[in-house]
Amino acid sequence: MRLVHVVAGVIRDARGRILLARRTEGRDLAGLWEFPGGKIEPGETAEHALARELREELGIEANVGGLLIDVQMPYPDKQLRLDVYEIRSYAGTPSGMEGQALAWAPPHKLADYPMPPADAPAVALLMREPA
Ligand SMILES: Nc1nc2c([nH]c(=O)n2[C@H]2C[C@H](O)[C@@H](COP(=O)(O)OP(=O)(O)OP(=O)(O)O)O2)c(=O)[nH]1
Repeated sequence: MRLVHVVAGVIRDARGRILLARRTEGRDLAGLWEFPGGKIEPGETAEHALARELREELGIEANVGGLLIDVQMPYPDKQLRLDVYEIRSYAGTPSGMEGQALAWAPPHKLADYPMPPADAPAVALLMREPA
């Protein structure tokens, strides 16, 4: 099955809340919340791809930090590899450039947001952070 390599970012505000974006209708996993990001294009590094996706989706210039976790998971149509990076800092105010809803979730409330199965390990890590 085809391998799809996706990068996503943990973006925090000054209060430590984490930014989630809601997948829009007509895409797979529509309605679920995700860490903003997307697929790596041929020839891109993971960091470059993530900065590009965050520019396109949120209108911010992100400084991509370290890898939080990488997960591989079979989906019905593909084998997904999801690499979740910390975003060290960013310029601009995130907005849903593609009409997607955004939410700032305190780490201990991440479980309230339905997310794709590949996100579960990252969510478990983030929820362990002290409030
Ligand atoms: N950005 C992001 N994608 C995630 C997360 N968790 C997760 O399973 N995914 C999946 C959903 C999609 O199958 C894939 C990301 O693809 P995408 O958002 O770039 O592509 P898409 O669905 O718009 O495009 P397409 O497959 O319809 O061409 O990764 C996450 O936390 N963030």
